[in-house]
Amino acid sequence: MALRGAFRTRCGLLSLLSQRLPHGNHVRGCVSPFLSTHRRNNSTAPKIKVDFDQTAGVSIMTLQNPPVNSLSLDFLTEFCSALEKLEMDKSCRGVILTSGQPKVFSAGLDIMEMYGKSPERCGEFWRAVQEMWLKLYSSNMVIIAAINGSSPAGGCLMSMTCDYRIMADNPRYSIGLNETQLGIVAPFWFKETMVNTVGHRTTEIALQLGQLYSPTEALDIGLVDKLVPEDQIITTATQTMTKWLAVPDHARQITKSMMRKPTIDKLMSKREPDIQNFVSFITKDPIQKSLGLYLAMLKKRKS
Ligand SMILES: CC/C=C\C/C=C\C/C=C\CCC/C=C/C(=O)SCCNC(=O)CCNC(=O)[C@H](O)C(C)(C)COP(=O)(O)OP(=O)(O)OC[C@H]1O[C@@H](n2cnc3c(N)ncnc32)[C@H](O)[C@@H]1OP(=O)(O)O
Repeated sequence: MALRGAFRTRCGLLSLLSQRLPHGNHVRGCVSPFLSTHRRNNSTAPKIKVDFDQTAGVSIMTLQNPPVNSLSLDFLTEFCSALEKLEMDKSCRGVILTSGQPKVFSAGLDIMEMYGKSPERCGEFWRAVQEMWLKLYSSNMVIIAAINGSSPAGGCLMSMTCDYRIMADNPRYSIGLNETQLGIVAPFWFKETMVNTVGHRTTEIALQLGQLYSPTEALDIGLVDKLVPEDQIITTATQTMTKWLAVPDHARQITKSMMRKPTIDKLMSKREPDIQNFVSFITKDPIQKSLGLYLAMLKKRKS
């Protein structure tokens, strides 16, 4: 992917931005002409498909928000509601998360939700992002990510909330928290989720560079746990799930909670300030311009 190359160059978008962006205050709506025609998925079709195997006690949640499973407010709302239903159904003990879109697990947060939107709408969106993270990270169920495509930023965050990550072994795919490459900053709970996954030093490097890793690199640093050929990803996830479900639920759940509770409690106690911080950051002029340029780059590389 051409974009991956761009992400990895030192003289990339960010240095370009730092040269060009004026300092400014809040923005209300700076939608550039090219974005007004930007194709959006406004379909009312379900964005999540849930296939529940009652005998195994396992659901497969397939993300189907074309074209790239971006995490829009609508998507997040539907996702949280579907996950909550499974959480409350005691017969469901495990969930496999995968994508129904070719080549992409999830493109991360929907950039259009952060671009040219009112502070109120940005706040609503961020609350939904927090909710998704809280529900996934604190789930009592075993959650396995079957990462069958690229998974940047919010897509990587979603994957990291899972208990185990299996990725398709395709060098064209990438995964990582690339926020700084967009001129934005991964908040503390994104950072802590990554620290809890790959350790402090690796996170420090990864976050500052906005590094996207190939599947092999991701396996090397422990960002994913296993690589398999793409056509074996669901069978491998199912076999892995059987192993995890062989452990008594209560013991595994208490252990999971012990590992994750400090990070969860930290966000729970700071939810409102975290929303205010996000809104004030994302609506600033230079940040909006940065997002606009990034969107233009995404669009341009297609032509
Ligand atoms: C003091 C401050 C302290 C703390 C900070 C405070 C607060 C925090 C502030 C901010 C935090 C924000 C955290 C953000 C997290 C995110 O997740 S941001 C999203 C990052 N995502 C990306 O960078 C991915 C971009 N996309 C891609 O790289 C590629 O699209 C892909 C590899 C996923 C897939 O490639 P292709 O299959 O080739 O598909 P296309 O590139 O052609 O895309 C198709 C279509 O979709 C549009 N699109 C792609 N990604 C997104 C997206 N994330 N959101 C919205 N739209 C997206 C793309 O533009 C194409 O559109 P069209 O041209 O077809 O209209």
